[in-house]
Amino acid sequence: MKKMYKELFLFKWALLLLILTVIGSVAANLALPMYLSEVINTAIPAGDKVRIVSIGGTMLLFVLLGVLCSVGTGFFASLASVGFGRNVRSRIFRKVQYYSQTEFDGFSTSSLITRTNNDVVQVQTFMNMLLKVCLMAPIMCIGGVVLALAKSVTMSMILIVSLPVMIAFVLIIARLASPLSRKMQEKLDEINLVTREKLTGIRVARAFGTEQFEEERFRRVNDEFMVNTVRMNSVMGIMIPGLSLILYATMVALIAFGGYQIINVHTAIPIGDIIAVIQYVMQIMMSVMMLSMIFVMYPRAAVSAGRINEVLDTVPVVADCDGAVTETGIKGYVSFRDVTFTFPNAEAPALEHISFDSSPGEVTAVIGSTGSGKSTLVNLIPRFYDVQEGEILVDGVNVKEMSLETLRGKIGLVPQKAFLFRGTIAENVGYGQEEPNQANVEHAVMTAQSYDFVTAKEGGFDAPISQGGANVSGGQRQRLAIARAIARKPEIYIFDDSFSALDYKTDAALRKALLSEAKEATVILVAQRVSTIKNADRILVLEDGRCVGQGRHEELMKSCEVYREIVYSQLTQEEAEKDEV
Ligand SMILES: Nc1ncnc2c1ncn2[C@@H]1O[C@H](COP(=O)(O)OP(=O)(O)OP(=O)(O)O)[C@@H](O)[C@H]1O
Repeated sequence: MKKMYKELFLFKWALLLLILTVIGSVAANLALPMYLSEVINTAIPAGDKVRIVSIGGTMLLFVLLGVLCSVGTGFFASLASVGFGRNVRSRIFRKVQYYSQTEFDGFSTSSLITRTNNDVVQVQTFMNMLLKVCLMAPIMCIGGVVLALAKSVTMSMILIVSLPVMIAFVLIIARLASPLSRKMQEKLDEINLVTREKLTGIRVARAFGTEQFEEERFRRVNDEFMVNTVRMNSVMGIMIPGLSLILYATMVALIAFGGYQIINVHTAIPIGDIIAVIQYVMQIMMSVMMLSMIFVMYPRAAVSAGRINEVLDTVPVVADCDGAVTETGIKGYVSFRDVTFTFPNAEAPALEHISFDSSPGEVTAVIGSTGSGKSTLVNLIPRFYDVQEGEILVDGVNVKEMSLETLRGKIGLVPQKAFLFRGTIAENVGYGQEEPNQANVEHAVMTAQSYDFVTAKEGGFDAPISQGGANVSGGQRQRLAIARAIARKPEIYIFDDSFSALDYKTDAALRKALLSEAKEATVILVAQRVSTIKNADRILVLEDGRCVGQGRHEELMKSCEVYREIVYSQLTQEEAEKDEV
């Protein structure tokens, strides 16, 4: 929580003005009972109308001051707390941007969303309450005690009993609420996880008719959240009536004691003072009640703050080293030197002892059965993960020693699952460029064999793309993702099974156009189809994370059993021996 307070103190001006308004509001509230007792004790018994009006007028001014200051307190507390929320959200967003895949795998995406939204709102709401109460309540308590004592020491003694009872009650409630608070955030995480999965996989759920199963899954987490929230609310439900009971019991005791004084004691306290003491005691106890809200809100906010800090304190395992290289003399060279890689928490390596070199103008293809490590191999080049053994060099520099911006600036990646952002086609193709150039975007779209379908769409290049690219076909999405990589004019192209949704004709036309487009770049191509990779300068054949063959098609046909099996499972002998497919 300490770090969160630091973040709040960035709003110095709002906090300073808040302090002034709090002081004004407390002063006004403490002054009123003084004037009230004066009017009851002296002005009314003397029938002094002028004095009654003048004291009444002064009281009215204090009421106005109190109201104005309370409005100011609310405004400045809100300014600081909402600003705090905005800053923390931005910090989380910025931090998560630099997370490597390992951190994403560690936190779930839904948990990151809950932390960015719900957890920040929890802390923000707590801060708002804290700002309004933490300064006001102690001043009110101290001022109230002093003024009550000044009016009547004997009556004020009632506080010695009621205050500790109230404080003990609040502490017990806070203790009960604390574990429930943590659980509530966890349950909310689960609700987000199920909702997110359900919404992204809605087509699959429909196709498999699993709506009921999904509903049951959602109902379970939703019910758990409800049960936990009911428990939490029950605990909180005890608090207000409990505190009110203590408050009213104190008031009854005060009235009884004051009445006894007037009836039985020779030196009775004036009625005005009794009323003033009752008001001060009420103000003191109300302040403690408000402070108790802080105690109750604190555990949940502390849990949320902890969850936020976990995100902010996580150091990405993939980050720039000191003196990271930002310039390289040569361009477009990729080398794997005896690379072995194991996923965090995995038992066996996903890749073992992989070595190859790829130079500008060359196409390196990677083929193998599913799960053989093809995607893992290409994901290591932009450092989505760091290798444990061996090294990967780009332009002769170990990727761990190159700045991530430089490294990733060299790469045009088309991921296995083509993803499009919400926006227009032109915005998607020009994504990541400071000033996308229309001619460049059009050229990239043409190379990616997308020109016809883009221009046929209403709005053409300005046609909207909906969330995740849901309003274009799988093949169109792949081609736009390819166009996005081409528009970047990278030194290294990485296509991770990016042609799988294309028909054979488009696949062949696209590869041909790419060859002339990327003739000075290195192309690394993962594919399942032999026809896509047959003419590559180098083919790596992967099996269970190991490279079981490396060479051109003709060489591998002679030397690699696994490759031959893949080829004959897709092509006839005649097709396999042809130069072009
Ligand atoms: N994030 C991950 N954590 C742990 N293991 C993983 C992770 N991603 C992949 N793997 C495992 O690593 C191995 C290689 O996976 P990879 O995705 O590279 O295979 P692939 O050859 O690209 O498969 P496909 O052709 O089906 O896409 C598989 O056994 C897979 O289960």
